[in-house]
Amino acid sequence: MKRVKAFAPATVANVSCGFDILGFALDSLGDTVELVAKESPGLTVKSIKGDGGKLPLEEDKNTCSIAIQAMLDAMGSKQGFDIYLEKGLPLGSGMGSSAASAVAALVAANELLGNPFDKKDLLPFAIVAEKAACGAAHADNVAPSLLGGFVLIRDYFPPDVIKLPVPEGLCCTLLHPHYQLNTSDSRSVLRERIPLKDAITQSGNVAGLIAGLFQSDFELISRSLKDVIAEPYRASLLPGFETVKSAMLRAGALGMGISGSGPTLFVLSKGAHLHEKFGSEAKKIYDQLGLGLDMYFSKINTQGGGLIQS
Ligand SMILES: Nc1ncnc2c1ncn2[C@@H]1O[C@H](COP(=O)(O)OP(=O)(O)OP(=O)(O)O)[C@@H](O)[C@H]1O
Ligand SMILES: N[C@@H](CCO)C(=O)O
Repeated sequence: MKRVKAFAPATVANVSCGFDILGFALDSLGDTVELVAKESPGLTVKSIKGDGGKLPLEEDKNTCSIAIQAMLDAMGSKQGFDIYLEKGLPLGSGMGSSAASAVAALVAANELLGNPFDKKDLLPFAIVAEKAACGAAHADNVAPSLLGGFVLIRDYFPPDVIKLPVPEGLCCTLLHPHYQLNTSDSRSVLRERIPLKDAITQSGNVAGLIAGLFQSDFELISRSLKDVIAEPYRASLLPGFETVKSAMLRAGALGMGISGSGPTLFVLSKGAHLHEKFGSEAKKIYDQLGLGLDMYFSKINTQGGGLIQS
């Protein structure tokens, strides 16, 4: 019986100024999917571990099977698979949980089908799954989870994605306060129309961030980590946001923003040495708010989803 296992990493979407068009991948945290090729057609989600029983096993609701089905439809294939999913990410946390499942499933299915697709060409299938999970066909989690590193989504129709360089020493601390926020709820507070002055500010910052990544210019990266489109509206959904942000910047962060649609916050720094300081400062604030906190430290994962050799 043919079987393979694949891993896909957690991701930070938006990266402050890049709403829906920028994201990066994290090390170690992520989802694992094992696929077994069946003799008969049909996708069956056999088991899910690590989700506390919250995720759907139905093949038209789980992002693993939705993504694989989109891929099989594109090929005109009736190949069947049994799917075993291990969630390594908290749900609704803003770390790209639904995306990691879809990407790991696609990488595994592509391998079992004899690699009919280049890795980049799996992206449209992952986007179909993301739309099903959170109502929006955004690619800023699935693209970095698939390709690794920082990824720019220049256009969606069709997807045009560009891998950006990762400056040596750029590190990320994730602060995950213990409450859940769904992407659809976080999107519902956003404005439909953006004033011209905000569009100009945001474009300047996206361009500055990308130039900073190309030039390994940490000062420029820091100046550009500003968001006038989503953060001002989403901050009200995140207890303690402004206090934590001020504390992180005082502690030496290059910048702090909402990871995806939250509630996890990402803190970028030059080097790993500030990680513990960020954690202890944030913990004091969340303790006062009566909220638990998990912290993760990660380099930028430049590989993206891949097979696990067993
Ligand atoms: N394998 C999966 N199949 C179906 N739904 C999933 C799967 N994994 C996660 N989800 C669900 O997808 C929904 C969308 O996730 P949501 O986008 O809110 O959070 P996230 O993926 O952690 O982060 P982000 O804000 O970065 O997208 C959540 O309700 C989550 O429980
Ligand atoms: N760009 C999306 C990411 C969700 O993870 C949003 O901010 O709604």
